[in-house]
Amino acid sequence: MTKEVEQTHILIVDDDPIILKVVSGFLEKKGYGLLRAKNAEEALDLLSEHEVDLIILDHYMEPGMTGLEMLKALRQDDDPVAVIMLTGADDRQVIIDSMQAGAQDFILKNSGVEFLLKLDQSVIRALHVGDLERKIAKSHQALQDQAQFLQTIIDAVPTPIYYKGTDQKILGCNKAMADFIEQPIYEIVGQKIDGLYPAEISEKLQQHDATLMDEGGELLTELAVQRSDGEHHILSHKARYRNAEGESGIVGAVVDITERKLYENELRLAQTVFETTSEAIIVTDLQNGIQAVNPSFTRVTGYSEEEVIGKDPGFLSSGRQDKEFYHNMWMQLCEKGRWQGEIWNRRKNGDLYAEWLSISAVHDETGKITQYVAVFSDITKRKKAEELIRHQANFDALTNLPNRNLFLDRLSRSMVRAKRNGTQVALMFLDLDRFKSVNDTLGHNIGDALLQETAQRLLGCVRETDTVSRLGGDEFTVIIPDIKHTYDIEKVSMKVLHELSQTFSIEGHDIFLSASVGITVYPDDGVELEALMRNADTAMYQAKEAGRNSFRFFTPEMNAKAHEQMILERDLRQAIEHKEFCVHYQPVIEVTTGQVTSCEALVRWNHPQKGLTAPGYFISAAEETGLIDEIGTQVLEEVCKQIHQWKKVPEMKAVRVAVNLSPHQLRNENLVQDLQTMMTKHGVEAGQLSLEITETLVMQDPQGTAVLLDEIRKLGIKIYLDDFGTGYSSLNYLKRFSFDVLKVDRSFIMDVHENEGDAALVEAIIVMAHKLGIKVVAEGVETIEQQKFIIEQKCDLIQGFYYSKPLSAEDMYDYCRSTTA
Ligand SMILES: Nc1nc2c(ncn2[C@@H]2O[C@H](COP(=O)(O)O[C@H]3[C@@H](O)[C@H](n4cnc5c(=O)[nH]c(N)nc54)O[C@@H]3COP(=O)(O)O)[C@@H](O)[C@H]2O)c(=O)[nH]1
Repeated sequence: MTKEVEQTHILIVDDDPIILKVVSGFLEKKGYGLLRAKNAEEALDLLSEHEVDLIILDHYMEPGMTGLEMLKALRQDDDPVAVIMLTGADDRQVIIDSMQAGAQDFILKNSGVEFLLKLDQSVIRALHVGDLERKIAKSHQALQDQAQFLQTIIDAVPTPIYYKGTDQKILGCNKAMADFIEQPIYEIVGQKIDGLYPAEISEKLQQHDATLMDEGGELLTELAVQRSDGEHHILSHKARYRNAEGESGIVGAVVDITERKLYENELRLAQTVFETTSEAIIVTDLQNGIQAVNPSFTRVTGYSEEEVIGKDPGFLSSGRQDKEFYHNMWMQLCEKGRWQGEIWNRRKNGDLYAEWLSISAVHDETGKITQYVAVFSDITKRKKAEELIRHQANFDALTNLPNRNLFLDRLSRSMVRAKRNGTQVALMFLDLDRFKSVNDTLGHNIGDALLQETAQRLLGCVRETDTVSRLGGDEFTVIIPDIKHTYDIEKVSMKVLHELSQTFSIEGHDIFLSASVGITVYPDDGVELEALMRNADTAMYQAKEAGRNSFRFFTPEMNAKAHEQMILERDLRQAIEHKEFCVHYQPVIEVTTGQVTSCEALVRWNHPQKGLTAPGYFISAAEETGLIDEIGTQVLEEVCKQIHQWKKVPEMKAVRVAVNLSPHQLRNENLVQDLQTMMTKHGVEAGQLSLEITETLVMQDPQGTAVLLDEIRKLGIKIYLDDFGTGYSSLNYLKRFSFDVLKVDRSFIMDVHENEGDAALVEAIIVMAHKLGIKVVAEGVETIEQQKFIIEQKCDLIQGFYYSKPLSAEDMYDYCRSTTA
């Protein structure tokens, strides 16, 4: 027996004690170490304590586990021990079952001595086979362990990895590959990987593999594959390998570049936007050094990228924003990571431009700020357009003064401030006296220039904190905030009046103006804006009535006067309805004969409470309300009736009657027709009726008036030019309109004795009129001196209190009778 055999241990398991004894004895003699068990349970206990090389196992044992069951249990536990199965009979099925369960040999135990000989050979064979299998199992185990180790390594790699054999079937892959392919490893193994792709990709891959197998090396391919969560972009890395037997295979790795692709796309998109956007972009580092600018930046600022890289964007600053502005900007950027607003910067060429700027902080994954991105657009044009619109909405186009809108805004703001500070605000309403005459007579261009000059003079009279506005026409306002003493307002008013009374020299014309100023004070006169406006307006009219070129403060009495105006209008309407108007006549004396050759018809109102009222009380209200048309018609009707009456009286039949025509009446389209109807109705003949119109009225529409006057003249009506000298009529017009009579205004006659200028003027007017073939009436002659002067000047006609005040029709008759007698 060899040493090796002595070391061999055999476990005999049989419930038959005789077999157990015989077999043990036989084998002991052979030098084997023996263990004995009479059933499977005993045997398993022994096995858990001893190393055994061979088990001789009775197939059939009772009670408990059979030998076959014990063998299966051993093999299930991967125990590679050699087993000889003893069977009681030549049962083929038992032999097959035993061999399939992992027995190395079997032997029939009922064959006597032959059994022992066979047992000897069977033991030797089984031990040999068992040993061999153990070695194989061992090396197989080692290989398995190695494979397991390698699998663990490649499973730890996050990149999908696989390897294929010569037949291109997958031999193995890692977990990442299984996850990527979305199949378990055992299903992937044995497949051709190309089967996982659509046909066209698969074909390409097969070609790649074939090339790789032939030529070796590595291959890198970019592919798009479809997965349950959508399309993925991959980079397929492949390389050829050779195993120990020299067979070729392919090892491959798949890199999922979907995110990288997306990122690249986003980057490309961002780059395109950066390059092509119309908005300028600046990227700065944390030290505010410029890292990048886009082409729009260059377009807006004029600076190239090379010129600005590394610089602080502050070099663009225009200086319009102060330190505090930038401090607040950075504070907000630090707190909120974002700032946006409007800012003025300077281009390379020095021009200022407005930009709408948005600055955002760029953070890394940890939230730390890494850069700043500033995006801005040039809004200069928009700003200028907005500014223009705002200017047009708030400023008067002619004078560039604040208009009504801005005036109202400034006034209400001043009132709020005054309320807060306990101060006062003065509001001045200013109207240019006789501006309309200038405008009408010298033309709108001169009128416009006059308003512009007025605006400048007004601005020169006030402080910067005061607001001069133009509400329209010749209406100006001045807001004087923070008033302490009434005297301050007086000073400004006097200054304004003084400035505006200075000669305006415009396009060769010396123009003399004056103004009427109404003043109201917040909060004394009113706390509502509308009330203040009303008050100032009322005060201004008060000033006008007081003789112009003056100022008046608003008082409650002025308010009462405004109320009176309302009542007046109401009463005038009633007066028209009740025919309360009558006509008085003022004689006009012919100088050469001393006879009454004509008279002026002057309306009077038989007021139910006030009695006989002169036109000064109501005529301007009638003009403003348009009621003058109706009153004028009643006067004309009355005058025509009177002419008809006087035609029958010898002393009166040669007396012409002149009627005042208001601007309103002159605009009546039916005027000529109405006059003709009235004349025909009352039998008024040519030469018996005259119309008096004022210079201002003529100059409003010289062209139209000339045509109209010609029409009227064709009816046999003479035209008088009233109030001559008070307006701005050009001498040229005098000739062109061929007035029949010119009436020199009372204001010139009044002072002919004290004022040489007036005397010279009256003299000149008379000479000039005569040269043009126009007769002259001197109005308002009250004294003998005036009468004498007028007669000396060879004036044709005289009208005035010196001869007679306006008289009723009866008194006029008496007057005429007495003078002709
Ligand atoms: N559209 C119409 N206007 C009319 C009509 N009637 C009058 N009027 C206008 O009213 C103005 C004032 O008229 P009245 O108060 O009647 O004054 C006239 C004369 O009384 C006054 N006058 C005449 N002589 C003297 C004088 O020596 N001294 C003095 N202090 N006043 C005098 O002058 C007025 C007439 O002036 P005029 O018209 O310029 O000739 C009046 O001026 C009209 O504008 C009417 O029916 N329609």
